[in-house]
Amino acid sequence: MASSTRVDLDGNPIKPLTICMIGAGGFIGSHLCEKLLAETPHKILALDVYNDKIKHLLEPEHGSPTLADRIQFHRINIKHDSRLEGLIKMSDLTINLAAICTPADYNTRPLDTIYSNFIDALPVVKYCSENNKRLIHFSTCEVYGKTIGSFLPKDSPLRQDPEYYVLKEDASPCIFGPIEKQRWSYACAKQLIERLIYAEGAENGLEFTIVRPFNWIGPRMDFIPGIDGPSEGVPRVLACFSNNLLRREPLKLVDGGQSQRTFIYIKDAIEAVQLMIENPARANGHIFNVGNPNNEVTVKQLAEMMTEVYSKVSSETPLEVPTIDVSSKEFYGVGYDDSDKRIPDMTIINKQLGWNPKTSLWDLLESTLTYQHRTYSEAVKKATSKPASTS
Ligand SMILES: NC(=O)c1ccc[n+]([C@@H]2O[C@H](COP(=O)([O-])OP(=O)(O)OC[C@H]3O[C@@H](n4cnc5c(N)ncnc54)[C@H](O)[C@@H]3O)[C@@H](O)[C@H]2O)c1
Ligand SMILES: O=C(O)[C@H]1O[C@H](OP(=O)(O)OP(=O)(O)OC[C@H]2O[C@@H](n3ccc(=O)[nH]c3=O)[C@H](O)[C@@H]2O)[C@H](O)[C@@H](O)[C@@H]1O
Repeated sequence: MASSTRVDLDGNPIKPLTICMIGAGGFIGSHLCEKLLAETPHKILALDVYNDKIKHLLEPEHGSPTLADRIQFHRINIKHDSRLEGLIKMSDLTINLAAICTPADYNTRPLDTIYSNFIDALPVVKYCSENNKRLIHFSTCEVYGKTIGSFLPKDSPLRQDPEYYVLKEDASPCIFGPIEKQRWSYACAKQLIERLIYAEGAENGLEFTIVRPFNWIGPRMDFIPGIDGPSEGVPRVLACFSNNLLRREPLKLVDGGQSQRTFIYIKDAIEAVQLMIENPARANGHIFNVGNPNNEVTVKQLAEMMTEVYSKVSSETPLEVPTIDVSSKEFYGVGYDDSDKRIPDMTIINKQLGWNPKTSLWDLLESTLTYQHRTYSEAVKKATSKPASTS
């Protein structure tokens, strides 16, 4: 619980902060708000266009009135709202989470993707810099793009050498595909905003921290199509596979599911963010990978593990044919491309913040799929048992 004797990693008392959290109503924002309200005395100005995922924190009758006192929701679209600068000025720290960040949008809505991840973030950086306010900006592991190893011959032994695939904040290059592969519109916009923030730090003294999340997953991630999101929408892989499992459909493996990812439990990752918030002297000026290098799987292996875990938590027998292959063109459309492999180097975050992830992939899937089953299975059953609409 919040207490006045809380100290940072260097033993100094932590002052209560006012935090302007942009995109607080999303997946990461909702977990960050929960954690900060429960374990710190900080106040949150929560900015978003939606608040469904933080409703339970905003309504005192569902939680403690003292928690709700420390969070204030502002329904603001940062694209065009003159209140933004005032809210940043009122705060000690701004955390920017707002973004379009679902791969299905990158090649189909590249303009919206670039505007959201670069243009709309510009005023936030500018207001922080001009008003001498600290900024924690959410970038992405996608700024690394593809690994160097992916360009080597398939049978090259160098592909096994970590030098060719481990992703390091201060050493790895950013390798994107050609412009016609619009998948990279997101990564490229995020890279440019990182460079701009870094330059504001170098030239104008902006105090910043950049976070590069590596596939954070857990409850409240994205939406289940047709239940709490559009029927035709394509969320990120956790929600796609959860949706398939809930509907007893085979899980779709894009181009055979050979890409590799490291997944980290949202609750582990949020601990790293809390350390950044409360240890500015150790976090300012740094770019941090936040991921779990021990949880690497191919997407195919993820599908198999999710099928097994879901069967355990729902007591339903898996389908005889649990997965099917689909082409990326069929699934995402023209212009899709993919990161081959994503292993975060942990040296910098370890040295600066002493942080390490804890939760295994099996355990995080067990708690997440228990949540998905509890939250959605009845609604999915109802939706699928309705006769098809005749209108
Ligand atoms: N979840 C991950 O593993 C992951 C990985 C890499 C990067 N990130 C980055 O972290 C950030 C948060 O990701 P998330 O997974 O919570 O996504 P999310 O989509 O759940 O949350 C983003 C939130 O920002 C809000 N938002 C978007 N545009 C806005 C605008 N113009 N004005 C106000 N609010 C706006 C959305 O309504 C949403 O609630 C993003 O910047 C994303 O690129 C996340
Ligand atoms: O989470 C991250 O760290 C970053 O990566 C994600 O990108 P990606 O991992 O490619 O997105 P997912 O939708 O989670 O897909 C992971 C893999 O699963 C595959 N996939 C996805 C959905 C599906 O139904 N089937 C399937 O095989 C994709 O092709 C991809 O290879 C998103 O770009 C961002 O949320 C974020 O910046």
